[in-house]
Amino acid sequence: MQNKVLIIEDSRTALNIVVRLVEQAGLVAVVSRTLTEARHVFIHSTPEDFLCAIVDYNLPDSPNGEAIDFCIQSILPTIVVTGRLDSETREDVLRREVVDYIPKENAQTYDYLARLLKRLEHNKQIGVVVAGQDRSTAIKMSSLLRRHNFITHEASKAEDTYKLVRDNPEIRVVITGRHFSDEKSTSVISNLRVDYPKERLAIISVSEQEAQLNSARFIKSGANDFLLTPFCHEEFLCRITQNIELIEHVEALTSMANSDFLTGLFNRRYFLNKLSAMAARRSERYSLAVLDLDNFKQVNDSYGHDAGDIVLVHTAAVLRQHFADAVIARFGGEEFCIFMPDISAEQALSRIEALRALVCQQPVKVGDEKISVSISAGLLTTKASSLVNSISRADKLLYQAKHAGRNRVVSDIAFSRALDRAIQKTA
Ligand SMILES: Nc1nc2c(ncn2[C@@H]2O[C@H](COP(=O)(O)OP(=O)(O)OP(=O)(O)O)[C@@H](O)[C@H]2O)c(=O)[nH]1
Repeated sequence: MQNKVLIIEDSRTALNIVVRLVEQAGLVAVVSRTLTEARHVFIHSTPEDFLCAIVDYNLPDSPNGEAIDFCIQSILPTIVVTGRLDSETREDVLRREVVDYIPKENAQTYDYLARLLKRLEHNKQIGVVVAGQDRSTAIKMSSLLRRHNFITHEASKAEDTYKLVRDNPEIRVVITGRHFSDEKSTSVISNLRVDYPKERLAIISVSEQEAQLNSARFIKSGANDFLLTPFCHEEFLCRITQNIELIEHVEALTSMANSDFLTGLFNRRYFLNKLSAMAARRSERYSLAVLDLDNFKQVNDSYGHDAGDIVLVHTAAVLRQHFADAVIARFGGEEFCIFMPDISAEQALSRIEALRALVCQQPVKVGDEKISVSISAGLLTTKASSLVNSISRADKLLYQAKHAGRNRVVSDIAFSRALDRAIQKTA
């Protein structure tokens, strides 16, 4: 597991800050104060355990970045921190294959280092396609991306680009050049846009400094951003990161808007949006159950609201585990809804009945207490005219279950069977 960070730093203050940042990122700091010490530590470690190295440019036994060379030769993604702010040092650092260069200037730069560490870990799950670039640009871009742990792909044809994006859902960025062998880059951008909106896939188009006008054309064709060549390596990676962070923010907001904060299940609004069209299709067959924890107020009153929350979270986990093939939502309070597509009435009834039995047989452990709970359910196995009507009919069945004494399932299965018999007769 890549969870270690090799830190080579002789300043006590800087070392304390960096170690704290590494630990806050959930990683393990392996500390050396000199290059000699680092060589010794590294030889006695497993190289695959290291996510990266954070190295001071100027050390007592390596005053001119020799420790950087050691880390790069050891195939460690290397972040350089330095107190030297002159452009000569910056250029000397950046001509090496480092991940990034961070001046020890102020708190902001350390904040940048913290974000960089998180990104290095996170980037391992993000794919980037370098498409339609000339050979040397493609090699340079892929090498920079790999240093930042991205999963890299290359394509010289438009067709290959579409296929890569289609087949690899982890791809979040396509960098398009103007060297596609089969299509113009503006068509590649607009074709990708048909299936992938800007908040799902970032397209960064590359054009030459002298053809700056192209940048506007690319943006109008659907690109998120552009980059002029020749580019400096810092700008390239900053643009990639910025675009990915934007997509991630939108994803986080969408997920928050669609889910219930306590259980992480879908909320009612998203459930209705997601399923209404599907439920309306004539050919679609489904069953729908509305479930409610029995006498839940008593759980809150006897054990406290926090314990009640634990019971709700536990119930959601049980639903997830037993209905992985269904769509589940928390409708509010202690009420849940399960949409089971493509299932027979008999199967739906036996699964909901099994769930009911399981819930009342397994008390929920909360601290030292074991809280007994039960659920009532209304199960609709015949389709109503709309999803909202199905929910309302299942709700009425749930009401009957509560009135009949709770801890039971009431379904329309008798009606469903009669309907099947009538259909068979007329067939
Ligand atoms: N802990 C906790 N309680 C909640 C939450 N949302 C709603 N409740 C509580 O759920 C309880 C629901 O009570 P009632 O509607 O009377 O239903 P009940 O006690 O389950 O009775 P029946 O449904 O008739 O079996 C109320 O006490 C609410 O305060 C929540 O997010 N967390």
